[in-house]
Amino acid sequence: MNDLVQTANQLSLKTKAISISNLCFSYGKERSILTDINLDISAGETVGLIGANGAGKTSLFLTICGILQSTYGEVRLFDRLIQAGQFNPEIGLVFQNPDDQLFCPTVRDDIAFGLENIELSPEEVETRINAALSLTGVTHLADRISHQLSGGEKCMVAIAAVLAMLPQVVLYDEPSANLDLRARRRLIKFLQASHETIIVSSHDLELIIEVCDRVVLLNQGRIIADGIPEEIMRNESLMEANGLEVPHSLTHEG
Ligand SMILES: Nc1ncnc2c1ncn2[C@@H]1O[C@H](COP(=O)(O)OP(=O)(O)OP(=O)(O)O)[C@@H](O)[C@H]1O
Repeated sequence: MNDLVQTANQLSLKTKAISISNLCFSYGKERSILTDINLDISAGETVGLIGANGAGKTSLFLTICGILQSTYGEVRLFDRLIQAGQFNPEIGLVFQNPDDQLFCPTVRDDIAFGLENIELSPEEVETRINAALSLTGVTHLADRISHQLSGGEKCMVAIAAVLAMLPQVVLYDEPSANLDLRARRRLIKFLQASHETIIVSSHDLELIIEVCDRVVLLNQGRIIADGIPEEIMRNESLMEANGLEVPHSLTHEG
């Protein structure tokens, strides 16, 4: 068993990984983007975050990991208060667009970037890079130029760069956007086999059904529903009222 898997396994399912209380957020003095969000996620849970365009999924992710400062309320990670601007190694965010995350000359450099910033020894950096490449199935891409990779390859490299930091919680922002069917299937299998606490934001509701054991539905910055994915997504009136459709696999024809 490698270090990445071991770290995740050390956590008990009962531990509260994320605890969000009365969270509100707005960009500047404009309208509220997130309103009174209360959400507890246990270690080891795999949670889907769904909602129409502009519902606030990315803003919630950026607030959870401390990139954005909440205007009210708090986020705790393993009972430690998250403060915006501080480095929070327990949590990793896989950005919606891998190009926002991959900016070094080679894949190996991109994965090394965060590791070198926390001043690990060169040997430890090398070990972590190789473990992350192997876990995400992209060892063969190690010496490629990051910006020349295909969308699916970039996606897995971006995940490798995050996992190399050994986060206990990983936020995936629309990870299947721009993937072809084979790359999407590979991603689903990878997420199913993951051992971290995971939140996956996606418009790909079939992916959420396959990967997540819980789903949170957001509309205009408020949590509208929180429960078992099939039960929530099969509810046609709930889905339609929140700008979504029942996924095909849950319709009578599906
Ligand atoms: N930097 C910003 N400044 C001002 N408003 C913003 C900014 N970023 C996002 N918004 C607004 O915040 C709201 C929520 O956006 P957000 O990207 O969090 O939603 P989302 O659910 O992730 O959407 P999508 O599914 O389209 O990615 C939207 O109305 C958006 O226009």
